[in-house]
Amino acid sequence: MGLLSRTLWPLRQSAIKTKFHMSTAAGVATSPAQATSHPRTSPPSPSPNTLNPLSKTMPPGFKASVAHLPTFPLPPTITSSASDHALGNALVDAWRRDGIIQIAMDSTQRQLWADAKAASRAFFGRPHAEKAACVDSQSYAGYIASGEEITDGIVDYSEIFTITKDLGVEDPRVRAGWPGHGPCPWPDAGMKGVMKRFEGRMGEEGEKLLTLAELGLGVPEGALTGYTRDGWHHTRVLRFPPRNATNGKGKKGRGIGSHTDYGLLVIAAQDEVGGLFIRRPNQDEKFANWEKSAAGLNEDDDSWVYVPPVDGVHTVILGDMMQYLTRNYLTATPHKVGLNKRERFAIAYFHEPSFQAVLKPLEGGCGGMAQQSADIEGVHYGTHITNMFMRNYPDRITTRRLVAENRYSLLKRPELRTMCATTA
Ligand SMILES: O=C(O)CCC(=O)C(=O)O
Ligand SMILES: [Fe+2]
Repeated sequence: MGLLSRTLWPLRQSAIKTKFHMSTAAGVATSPAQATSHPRTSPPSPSPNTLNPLSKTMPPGFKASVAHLPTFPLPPTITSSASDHALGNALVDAWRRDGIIQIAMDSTQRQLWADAKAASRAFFGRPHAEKAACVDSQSYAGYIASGEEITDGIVDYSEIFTITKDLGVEDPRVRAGWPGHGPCPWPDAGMKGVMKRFEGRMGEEGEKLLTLAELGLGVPEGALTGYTRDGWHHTRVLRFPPRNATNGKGKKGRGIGSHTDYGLLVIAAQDEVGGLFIRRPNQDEKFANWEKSAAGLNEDDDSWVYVPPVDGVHTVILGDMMQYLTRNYLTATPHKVGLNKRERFAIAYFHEPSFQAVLKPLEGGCGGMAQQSADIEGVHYGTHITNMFMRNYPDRITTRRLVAENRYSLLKRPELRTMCATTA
């Protein structure tokens, strides 16, 4: 790492001014507003379908401004070259300003997304009984029916296939009963192959983005990526029904309620239908999802930003652990999904710390950081994510078994809080 990494990182923005060229998003480049040098959001649009061409896919019944985001291409490999530093700075700036970034898919990623979307359609098109059979009593992987997931006490209409680390029953962590550790109940080998390839590539993207974030924050190499060794990465394959075809269990028009996600990064792809809303970073809005659930936060107010679908991009928002590590310099991005006139498909990949990681806030300072401050207890990611699963799926077979077998108490054990330990 060069000189820049020794910058006192909270002051980085004023210390480093580097220009970075971003491409405009495919599909919106011809919009006249795109020509402005810092297009971000347009003001709240009371009648979205008439005022702003980017808002024409916004689900009915929502009031929000519309994001108009730059798209960043990622280089094939990250070094600590000047251009990588500049890109890292630009990404950190964009997250702090917009709460979300767009990165360009290359041709392989486009193909992986097309294959994953086709596999998702095929899976969700199966009879309910076949989908419902895809559950596991030890892992939270598998099928979540529309109306099953709970966010802030209200059911979501999303229909989901969750992929967690796919561990066989012979894995020592599974044998020892670690919460959430178990096999992924795949419906068939075809979906397994497609999703594993998709997830593998997303994992590479996640590591690249964390490395760039380290450069942009001016923290030493490994300050973020050191936590993702054997990361508890997971993926949610999502289908949202059309707003007029729900099962009447939830809140009208709602796909997923307002929430922040749990780890470091959420890298997502959405089809052309539209439904995602986010909140921009706001110093007056205080939340810390690892201390108290931020689900439901300001769900019905007007300060939401609609993220229109853009062909050929992944969006990247930040999770709770990025907020915790950076002491709110980067904040987790609150988001929600509205139901649209047509069904919508999306896939969200979660780039996470190791289940065993105990995270400590990064301390900026010339010459490096004292990352493992002995006096700070830190946040155990495994406990944070287990709390989420238990809260969101209180009636799932996995939660019932976890409670019945008192597996939650294992989370206090040293071997579940020591990275790289794989046996209990
Ligand atoms: O559907 C989307 O675009 C986002 C989904 C989401 O927020 C989630 O799965 O946590
Ligand atoms: Fe989310």
